[in-house]
Amino acid sequence: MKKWLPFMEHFILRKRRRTSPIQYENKTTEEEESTDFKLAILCSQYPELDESALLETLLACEGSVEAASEALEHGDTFRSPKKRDGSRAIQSSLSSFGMQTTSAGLSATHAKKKLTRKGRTLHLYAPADIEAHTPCSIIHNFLPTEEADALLKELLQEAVSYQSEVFKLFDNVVQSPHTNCFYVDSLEEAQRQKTEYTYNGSRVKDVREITPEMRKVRAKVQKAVNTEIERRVRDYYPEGKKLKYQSPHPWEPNAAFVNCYDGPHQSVGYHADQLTYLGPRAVIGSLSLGVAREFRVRRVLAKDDESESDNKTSKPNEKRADAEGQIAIHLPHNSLLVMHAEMQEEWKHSIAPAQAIDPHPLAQNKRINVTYRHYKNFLHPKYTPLCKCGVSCILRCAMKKPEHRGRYMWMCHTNYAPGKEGCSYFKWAEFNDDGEPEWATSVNREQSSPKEQ
Ligand SMILES: O=C(O)CCC(=O)C(=O)O
Ligand SMILES: [Fe+2]
Repeated sequence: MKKWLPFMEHFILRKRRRTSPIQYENKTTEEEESTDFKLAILCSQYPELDESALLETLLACEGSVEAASEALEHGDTFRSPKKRDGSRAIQSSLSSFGMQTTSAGLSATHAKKKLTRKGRTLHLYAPADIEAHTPCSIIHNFLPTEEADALLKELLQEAVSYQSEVFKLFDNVVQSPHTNCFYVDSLEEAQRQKTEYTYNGSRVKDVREITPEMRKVRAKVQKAVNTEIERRVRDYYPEGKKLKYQSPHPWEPNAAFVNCYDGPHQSVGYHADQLTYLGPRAVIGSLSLGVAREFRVRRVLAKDDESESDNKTSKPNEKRADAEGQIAIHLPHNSLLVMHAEMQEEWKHSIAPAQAIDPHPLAQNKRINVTYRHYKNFLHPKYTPLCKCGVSCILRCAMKKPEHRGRYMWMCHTNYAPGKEGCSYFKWAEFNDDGEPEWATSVNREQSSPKEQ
């Protein structure tokens, strides 16, 4: 098996060789997002090379990952293959952009000013800067020290038996470059997850009951995230109103992925989290423990946004993958990052490989990350559309094509499972303004008054 990339259940990609084009309500559309994806593969294969040099090599090879990979094996990059180390990242601070940070943070108007540039990394540390310039907010020193340490110790123990994910990518079976595990509320729910839910077209084998420390911490995360959501809506969204498709109900985490990054080279590539069981405009609470690492985010541009970018000389694919540069958010031990409702549909995120790390007294080289999520009852696979393979579909949001941007779709994802072929099933997904499909009312009714036996 090749040791490759990053993607967890959520980096859901298109098939490279499609026998028939996807049908969009009798219209055909071309594939989306392939450059990001191909670049991520190359980054995982060549973590020591600079991302923009890899991108140029990919473009010089007309988008063929195999050809680019072959060229790189022979040492041919189309730009000097700089090491990806801290010295190459441009350590910008907001003051270097002439921005003023007030105690109340940067205003939303300020935030509209574009701070990042193609090929550059803007490093943000202060909570006020992070929330003004990314779809995230952060709380440093979130838990009392003893509680953070107790959770870290418990999860380091758990992580001994974590596995990396295995999935199919371009006809290869690949493995994610970090390990993880999925946790739910009870053993009964874990059993349902193993037998009823699908990730990348396969069942998840290792689903565990939430640990005692995770459960304790969850209550605090829930409270903090709901407060952060309210603040985000009030201070950053147009007219102080929630976004279209965002849930008006409280965020109630009932599932969590725990990721373990053992050493500086373990990473997760650029992706958006899968929305299938979270629904549109999902919010995620992400707690970091152990070694501090860089969380990078970058906006996904629709094709029509490109004209606004300053890449007059770039080739079209390059523009999209890297047009606005990226922002690095530093995630120290015991920090809670909230990915707000605009994140998964409009941005991508990653944990970049690091050149060096500062060992943590309890975790040594390891970083543990817990992402608390709210799985929606009405998105249980028994309610969502089935593809022609008979498997429940994946939910995705169209990001690239201006005419479809922001629309949701149900798609077959069996193609991502090793040893399986998918069916290219596609259907637009409809939600009301609160992000609920039409069957949600009856599901909610059924669950609030269960039938007598
Ligand atoms: O480790 C992190 O902070 C991010 C992990 C992540 O992106 C995920 O679990 O989807
Ligand atoms: Fe993610």
